[in-house]
Amino acid sequence: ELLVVTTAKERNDGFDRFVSYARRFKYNLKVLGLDDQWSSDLDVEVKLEDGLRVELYKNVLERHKYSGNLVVLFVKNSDTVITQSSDKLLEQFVKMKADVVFSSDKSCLPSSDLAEYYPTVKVNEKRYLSSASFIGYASSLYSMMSSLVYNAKGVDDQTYFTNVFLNDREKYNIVLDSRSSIFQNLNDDQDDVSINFDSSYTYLYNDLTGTSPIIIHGNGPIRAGLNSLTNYVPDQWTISRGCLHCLVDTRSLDGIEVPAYPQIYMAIFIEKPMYFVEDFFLRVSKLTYPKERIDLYIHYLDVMHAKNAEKFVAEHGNNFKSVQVQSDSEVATYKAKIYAFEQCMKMNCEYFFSLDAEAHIEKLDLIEMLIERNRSLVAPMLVRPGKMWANFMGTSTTDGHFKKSDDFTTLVLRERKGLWNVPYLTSAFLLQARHLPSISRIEFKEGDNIDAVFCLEMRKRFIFMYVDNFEYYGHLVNSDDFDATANHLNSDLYAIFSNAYTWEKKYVHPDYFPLLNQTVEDYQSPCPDVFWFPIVTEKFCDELVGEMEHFGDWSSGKNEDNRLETGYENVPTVDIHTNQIGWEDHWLQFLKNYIVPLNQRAFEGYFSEGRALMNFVVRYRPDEQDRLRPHADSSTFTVNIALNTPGVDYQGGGVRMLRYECSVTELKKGWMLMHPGKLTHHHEGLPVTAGTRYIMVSFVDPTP
Ligand SMILES: O=C(O)CCC(=O)C(=O)O
Ligand SMILES: [Fe+2]
Repeated sequence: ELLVVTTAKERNDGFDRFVSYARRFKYNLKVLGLDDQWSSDLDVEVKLEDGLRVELYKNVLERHKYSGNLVVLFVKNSDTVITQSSDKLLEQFVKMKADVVFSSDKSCLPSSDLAEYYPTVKVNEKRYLSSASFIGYASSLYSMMSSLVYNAKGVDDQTYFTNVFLNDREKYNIVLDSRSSIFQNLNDDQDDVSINFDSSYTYLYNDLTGTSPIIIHGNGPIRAGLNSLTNYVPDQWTISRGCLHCLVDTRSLDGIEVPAYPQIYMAIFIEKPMYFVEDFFLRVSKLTYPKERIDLYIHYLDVMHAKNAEKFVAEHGNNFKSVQVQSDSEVATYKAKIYAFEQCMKMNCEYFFSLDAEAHIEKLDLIEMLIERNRSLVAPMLVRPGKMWANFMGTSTTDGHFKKSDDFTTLVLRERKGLWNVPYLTSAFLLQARHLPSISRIEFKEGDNIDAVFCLEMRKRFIFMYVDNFEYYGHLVNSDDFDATANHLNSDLYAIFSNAYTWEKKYVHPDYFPLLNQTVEDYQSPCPDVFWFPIVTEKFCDELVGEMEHFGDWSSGKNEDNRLETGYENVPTVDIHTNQIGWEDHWLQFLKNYIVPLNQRAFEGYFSEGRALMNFVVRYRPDEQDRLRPHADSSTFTVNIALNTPGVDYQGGGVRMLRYECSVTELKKGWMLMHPGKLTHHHEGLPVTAGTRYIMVSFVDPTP
């Protein structure tokens, strides 16, 4: 018969984990410190000093001192887990032929001065006693703890039991579990153990001693190491069955009417100048969670994002239960999170949903899913597309720094799916509001790394932070190279290198992609050897025109042009070159990635280098330059993108191919004409009779 005794000051996720494992393996459990009724009301606060622990232990034993066969196991709970059945545990205990067995450690505590008094051990065995966990017959433990020599009052349990062991180990038949047959302390030993995967079982293995320890303890700095272990052990995640712990203790929203949906406080933080904030908000607006159940808070640091927030509130604010927008000048960044926590509590929220503007949510029912996970804190895994950069870190080292855990890549690639207990996460998370009274007491200081301090405080409080990678939820935008000094109107245009994925979603025409699976016969061709492709979105057109007008330095349309090496332009237009707005490399990247593949399909046998020296936006209007006389371009082929709409934005316009007597006048915004630059394709720009016409032209693979 086995009784497990543990002490607890308060209920937290570590304690709950301990209890749930103990239950799973059907242990008989007694919790001291809390009310004896640990399963019902756990909110009792009991002061529990270390010295008192021994007293409490003794009181329990007093009741069982005559139960001859009763074996009692003492453990600390929040950073301990039981990983095998009580039968296994008893079997190991009996094998050791001792009355009391203590866990062992590599370091000698409370003082290394005591080291020489310990019996020696074999290589790979641990020599010193750890009071973290021990097991023994009730009667033996009772007499051991009754020995008056070591007065328990005021002495911590490590000192107390060390003294007992060093002086009276023979008298009480005490041994140390030096080979970790039962107990594994992770402090100092983390590198000795590994996780073993049998297809449907996952367990801990000590590589030095060849044992599979049953009670695992990881306190202090190694706490995060224990948490990562319990992502797998015991059978938490297995090769054949996946994430098993993910399936328990969940919550379902099925059958709940919208008015009864949990109330959410959603706090959006834009704490630096960022790319794609408009798209971020667009994605927020599409989330399916009923907005009448969301109190919305938006905080931004840089004034450039005021207009993003205002636009979102103007368009969607009314759908939310309430809306509040604050800038850094009202509440400083380092105070904004606490402010939001407090507001959440005031409004009786059930959940706090924190969302940074770098987190682009693509899974529309994300909030519902996170609620159903039913964890204290859970974040959707978000990754910078194509990069090994995610919104979490795998594990922390003993010196408290974070590193990518061994499984980081596996998790990022979603080769293993589940809920992963991690020491550090950012960008987006759902937090159960029951934790807010404690969390809102965190004091951030100016200059703090808010995420780092927040996660540290969560770890201290034993509030587990889970990253969820069951599904693809969205991605992270990278604003590291954002140049806030550049005076761009539409900075996103410049993010093609840092955020290729987000850029493509925003700017590349959705009908472009099927073209890559088609051949020249399928392509639209309004004139001989002139091809016509959907290439960019209307957003692209508007923003590029906007950026050019914002820059404003249009050329004169005269032959003299000091932007060119020769200083002379044969067929001048009123235009602005991409290099004048610092966007040439970006355009060339677009040319290479998206246009060259089409050229290869349209003009079989020609392989473009994707080179271009002349890339510019042309402006035609009746009172300025209204047309372009017949000419050839200095290109192998030319691309010509319509940036606005004939009949709406202007009258007239279009291109005419003289040799074929063929005109294209029904231009489509976002569509591109592609044609050879010379010889056969002598061409002209037709007069614009009203309004303004904009086109983006590029002379590809230049010829003299
Ligand atoms: O107006 C047009 O679409 C023709 C423009 C053109 O041919 C050029 O800029 O070289
Ligand atoms: Fe031309």
